[in-house]
Amino acid sequence: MRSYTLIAPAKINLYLEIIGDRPDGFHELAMILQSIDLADQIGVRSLSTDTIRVHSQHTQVPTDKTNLAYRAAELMVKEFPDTFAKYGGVEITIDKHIPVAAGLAGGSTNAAAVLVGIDLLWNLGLTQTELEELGAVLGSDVPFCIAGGTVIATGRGEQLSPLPSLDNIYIVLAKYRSLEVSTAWAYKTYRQQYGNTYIKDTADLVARANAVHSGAIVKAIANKDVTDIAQKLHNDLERVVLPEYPQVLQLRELFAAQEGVIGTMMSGSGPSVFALVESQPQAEIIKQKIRAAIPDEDLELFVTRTTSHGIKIASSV
Ligand SMILES: C[C@](O)(CO)[C@H](O)COP(=O)(O)OP(=O)(O)OC[C@H]1O[C@@H](n2ccc(N)nc2=O)[C@H](O)[C@@H]1O
Ligand SMILES: Nc1ncnc2c1ncn2[C@@H]1O[C@H](COP(=O)(O)OP(=O)(O)OP(=O)(O)O)[C@@H](O)[C@H]1O
Repeated sequence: MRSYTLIAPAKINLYLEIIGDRPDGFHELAMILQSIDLADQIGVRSLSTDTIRVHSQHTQVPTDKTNLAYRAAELMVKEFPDTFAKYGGVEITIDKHIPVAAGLAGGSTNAAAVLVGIDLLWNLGLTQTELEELGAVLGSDVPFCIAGGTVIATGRGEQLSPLPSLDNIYIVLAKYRSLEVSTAWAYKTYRQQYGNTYIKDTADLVARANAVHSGAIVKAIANKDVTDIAQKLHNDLERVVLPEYPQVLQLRELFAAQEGVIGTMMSGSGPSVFALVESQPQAEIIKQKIRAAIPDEDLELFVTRTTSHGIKIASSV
């Protein structure tokens, strides 16, 4: 019986603009999503019984139906009942390295890996588009996680257009282990506070006109101009998360004050904060400085870098 081990990278949002409310309760977005080499390893193998099982070494990762990876397997069973009857159930092992509930698409990338893994296990030969369509049923970030790289995402985040890839930009990433921000809360609060107009007053209008540059950051990416990219980072959800979570605001300010940081932003709905830096040695120094400023063991710090791939096969037996 075959088994696969897949690499499932996290993502950061280089850009997240909320364009408007949608009748389905979601928000119309313009985002730039970027894969990073901080990744989980996902094992998938067939079982002789007709069950789905999930294991993880990480205590914050659920192993029941609330796990997005479990739901991905359930979706494949529902979509391909005959193949399921032929091959049997699936065991999923999640070797978790991506911080949980971090705004880094941890659950989404695990679900994407399970879709790719079951496609391989069951010899389905699904196309990338078919896998992305299945991913969209599970969550807005899942389609991106399949192929990863550097992508413009529109709609609710599932309409994808690839951009030139940005490899090897060094990143320092920080997340308080025990701090979680609900994505649903962040979007709901944004809707309540900014409605469909999103402009509060003249000062707000000027701030937004200066801040929002999806075309400008795309141009910076096309030019592979890292300094320019770093200056054009943007995330509308910071407007609701930073005032509510002082620890996230503190991290943002601390990163911004470090020599060698060329840009810093919260990822997704938070609470992770990342900083783009020029080199790996600089990244290590900045990580040490943040650790010295915040000796709290609850703060997780990583040095990572951008990567151009999504789900990748590590090994098969
Ligand atoms: C914050 C981001 O991670 C940025 O990449 C994504 O926009 C969220 O992606 P996700 O976690 O896969 O989101 P989903 O599981 O689809 O939705 C979680 C919650 O966020 C809200 N949501 C999500 C995406 C979107 N375009 N508008 C929304 O309002 C939904 O109402 C839902 O209550
Ligand atoms: N495979 C999974 N890995 C981690 N958490 C999971 C998984 N499946 C479900 N969860 C649950 O989902 C919640 C959100 O965790 P996750 O790591 O997916 O958040 P996230 O990185 O903020 O996601 P996104 O950026 O897509 O909004 C957690 O509190 C956890 O209980």
